[in-house]
Amino acid sequence: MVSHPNPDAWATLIRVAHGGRPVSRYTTTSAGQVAEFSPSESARTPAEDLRGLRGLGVLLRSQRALVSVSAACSVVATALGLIPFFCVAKMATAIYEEPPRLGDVRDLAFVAVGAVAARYVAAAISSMVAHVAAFRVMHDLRLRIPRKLGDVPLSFFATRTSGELKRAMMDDVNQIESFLAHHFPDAAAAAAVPLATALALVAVDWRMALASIAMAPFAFLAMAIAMRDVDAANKKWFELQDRTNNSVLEYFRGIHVIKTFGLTAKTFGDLSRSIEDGLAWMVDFMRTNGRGYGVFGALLGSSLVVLMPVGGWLHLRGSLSLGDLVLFLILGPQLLTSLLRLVFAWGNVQRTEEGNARIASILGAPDLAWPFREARTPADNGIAFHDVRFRYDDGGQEALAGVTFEARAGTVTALVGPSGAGKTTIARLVPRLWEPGGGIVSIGGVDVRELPLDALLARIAVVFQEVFLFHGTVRENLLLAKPDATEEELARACRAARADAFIRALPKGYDTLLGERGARLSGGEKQRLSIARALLKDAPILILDEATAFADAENEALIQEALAELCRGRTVLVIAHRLSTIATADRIVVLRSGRVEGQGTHGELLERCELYRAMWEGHTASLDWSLDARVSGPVPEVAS
Ligand SMILES: Nc1ncnc2c1ncn2[C@@H]1O[C@H](COP(=O)(O)OP(=O)(O)OP(=O)(O)O)[C@@H](O)[C@H]1O
Repeated sequence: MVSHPNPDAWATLIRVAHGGRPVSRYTTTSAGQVAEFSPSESARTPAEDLRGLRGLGVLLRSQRALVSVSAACSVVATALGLIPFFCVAKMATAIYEEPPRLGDVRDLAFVAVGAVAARYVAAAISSMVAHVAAFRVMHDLRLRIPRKLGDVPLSFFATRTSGELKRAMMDDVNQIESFLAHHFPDAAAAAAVPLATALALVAVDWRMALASIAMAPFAFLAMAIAMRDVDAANKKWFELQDRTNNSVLEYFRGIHVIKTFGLTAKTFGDLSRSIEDGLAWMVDFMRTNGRGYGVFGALLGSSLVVLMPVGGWLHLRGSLSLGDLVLFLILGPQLLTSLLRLVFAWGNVQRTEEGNARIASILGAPDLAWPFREARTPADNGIAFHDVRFRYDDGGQEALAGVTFEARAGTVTALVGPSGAGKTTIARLVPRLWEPGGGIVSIGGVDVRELPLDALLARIAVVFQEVFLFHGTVRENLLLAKPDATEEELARACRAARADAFIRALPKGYDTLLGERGARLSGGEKQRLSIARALLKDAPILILDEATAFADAENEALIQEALAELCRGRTVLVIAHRLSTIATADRIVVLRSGRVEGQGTHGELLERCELYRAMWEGHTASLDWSLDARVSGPVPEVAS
């Protein structure tokens, strides 16, 4: 059986971030570290198909009224824009008549000026209304996407890079906004006006109307040739965009490594390659498709080449009045120019389709399954794994190969074993960050899949080894765990976590900014802050990635005190990296290659588990070694 695969704790953090609250600021995250799970929003927005033109319709639906007003104003504005051409044509014939009808010319001039003014008013209303609709759609999507990312299983992220997701969330949504605000009114007018103009011209003289569009078939043939491979080219372009996005993110994430190795953006692997490939694509595209577009535009703009001789000939034969000839010479070219706008509008619709499809694939992804109809209530907060199997990749090696153990309620259970034994994987299956491929993970006798996700996550606090702090104040970072916590509760949690003193010593205390552009905390301080967050959440189950491995002695002592406080009265599952800290655990589960090698107390395991005995001997030997190193006198000076 295949389990859900992959990646980092990105989604965990998003899940934590929105935790039933507006997603306004804590949504863009990088690799994750601390997660105190909060109940997620219970109302799920149903996923809809946003692909193709239909998808655009769905996006516009919520703003139907505004969009209709905008489209109508745009059509009116474009139609008003044609009136001056009519007026000029009529003025020309009025001037050349004997005697000239100067009164008519003046009236027509007034009508033309009035039409131009009315056109700008209608266009301004159309644009303003379209912008409001576009911003509303953008706002809605920017909230729905991160919310959705918090609801999908982590396996969702296995097949998508963070660059791709960033692109959907930012670029694709921007593109939809830009389409609605700028191109949609144009598209509506571009579709309506050529039709109206064509009908008007046919009513005046069908022969000249045909002459007006005589160049269109040649123009569209040129366009069809230019568009031959455009789908493949577009696909390649979007792939290049994803690659560049990913590389830029990688570049920023690994900037310290890049600097220490003296790399630059130009020499940093795929970043420079993807940018150069993008340039090459553009040159190639312009060479192969650009010419076709040029010919298309030129042909559409050259209808006078047909109109002049045909019109002149008909006029000389006496079957076309001078007034109608002038009208066609002025309005005929407008017909094809507005067709050109229609083509551009169609191109814009197509461009949004790609992005819409990407957004649809996110919004349409299945949420974490909840396969049982009725929620059951766990008897207590004990955790049990029964013959649990799990693999990250289809066909890959099993990370857990039939793991069975129990972490009784209110006790401390430690997971130990060599690197890659499956300890972290076990910790990830409890809050359903991944789903097992076989077996059952249960809490209080209830399969975790039978618990609504909100209820499950409300029971669990996780402290990862690496701590992630969001850009925000200390207080905001703490309140993630419990948004309605009082000042007293905050201070109490921080005191218990041995964090209160250092927080108060920060320039603005609890209001000091943290994160990328805020104050820098030491590893130990971050740890204690994350413990305070977990304390604030006050969840009965605690999953702890033992966190003191890299702390200095003073910090380690403080962290141990804070942890002792945190563990009190809870069911604790601790991933132990150093055996000395877990020798007193109620139960120790020894893992090797995804299998349980032994379980029991420290004393029992020393007696009967060979792997544990070997690990313990290794551990005590390393202590002796460091002690020896310290007592064996000063280090001899190295001769220079
Ligand atoms: N996101 C992932 N994608 C694919 N494979 C993974 C992933 N995370 C872990 N693995 C693999 O699963 C196996 C178990 O890893 P796990 O992290 O659970 O081990 P661990 O005992 O916690 O190791 P350590 O003590 O080094 O953290 C390893 O073979 C590891 O390479």
